[in-house]
Amino acid sequence: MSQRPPVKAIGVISGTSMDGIDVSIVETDGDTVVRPGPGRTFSYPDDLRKTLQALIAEPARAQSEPLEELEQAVTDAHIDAVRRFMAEARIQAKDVSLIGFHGQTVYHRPEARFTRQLGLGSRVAEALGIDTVYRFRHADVASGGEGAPFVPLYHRALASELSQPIMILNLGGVGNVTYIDGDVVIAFDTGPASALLDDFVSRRRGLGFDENGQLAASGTADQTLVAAFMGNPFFDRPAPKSLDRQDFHARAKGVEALSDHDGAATLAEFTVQSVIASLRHVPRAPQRWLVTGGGRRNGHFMRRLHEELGVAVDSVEAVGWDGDFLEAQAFGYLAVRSTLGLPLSLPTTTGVPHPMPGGELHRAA
Ligand SMILES: Nc1ncnc2c1ncn2[C@@H]1O[C@H](COP(=O)(O)OP(=O)(O)OP(=O)(O)O)[C@@H](O)[C@H]1O
Ligand SMILES: CC(=O)N[C@H]1[C@@H]2OC[C@@H](O2)[C@@H](O)[C@@H]1O[C@H](C)C(=O)O
Repeated sequence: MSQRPPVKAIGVISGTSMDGIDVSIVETDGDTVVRPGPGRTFSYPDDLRKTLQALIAEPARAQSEPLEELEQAVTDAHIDAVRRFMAEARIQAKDVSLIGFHGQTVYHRPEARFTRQLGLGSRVAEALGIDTVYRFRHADVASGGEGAPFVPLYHRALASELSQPIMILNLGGVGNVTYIDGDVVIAFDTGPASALLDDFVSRRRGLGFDENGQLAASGTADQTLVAAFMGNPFFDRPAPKSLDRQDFHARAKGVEALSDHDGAATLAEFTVQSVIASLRHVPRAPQRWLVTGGGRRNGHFMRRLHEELGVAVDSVEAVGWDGDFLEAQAFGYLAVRSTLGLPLSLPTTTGVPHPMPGGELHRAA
């Protein structure tokens, strides 16, 4: 057991879907003690979200433009979100030891040892008067790791009492899994989760996402196209491996010839099959899957996953976790680990050569 007293850390992240800034709080010793608190999601201002969406659709810009003004605006939106969260949850700055500030991923190319999260840690620390850790993924990528996923060590801490092996599946814009069996933690990105479907229903119907997977459920998947998508060598590549949100977009163009219903069904089935393919890279088939992220609200995903896997597939709420805020809490947990010099990632979660500390601390003035 750890001897360090637990502290309170706020975690804040905007995921690849850019559907909002998630803020939560966790009380933790950075090791086995984890007491998650409440969370809230705050939308980006419309113009900022549109600017970011346009940016990630142009990877060359996202990679190399300085983006100073945009980075300040992204940072200020996060500061505002944390302020509102603290006011609404009646949390005082003096009671919070740390902020774990993930920022907004706009470009991720680990093979080029490059990942970019917009966000200025010093600005957050100064504005809120709380020590802030940011740049979580950089040391990992610099040492040859995938730089993602980073939530697995938090999953491990949360799952210590559950029957194992167990699989935690995050269905965000991109999908990722954490396989936990005692000390064995294997994690990797699985493929697209909602990103392709979101963009498809936005183009075809002007929708933000396919509510409960209704459109996908009403269509028929084109199995030839799904098989072609699944022919991507990514799915056979051993773990660890990670993805950029846009990685499958160019190759998924075949759905353009399909109706709205069948196109949505085909993209949803691609997501489902890419999740199933994750079983190629774990030692034993888990008897239970716990699903987190916005995609757990897509009933079509959940139903198809259960049919294909033939084992229990539940939302993480079934074990008392909050699937809207696991990622935010994870970055609070990781911020505490960062200040203690503990690893944030492992050879089996990101492919780093050895357990890797990371993050940069900015002290409040
Ligand atoms: N009611 C719902 N029905 C269907 N899908 C939903 C629903 N609510 C959310 N989603 C899906 O979940 C997505 C958002 O998930 P989440 O917030 O976990 O993503 P993220 O954290 O931004 O992404 P990532 O984990 O890749 O960084 C939405 O874009 C949408 O596709
Ligand atoms: C580079 C980046 O931001 N990756 C995200 C993305 O969204 C889901 C998946 O791809 C995961 O690898 C990661 O996010 C979570 C928070 C993680 O690091 O675990």
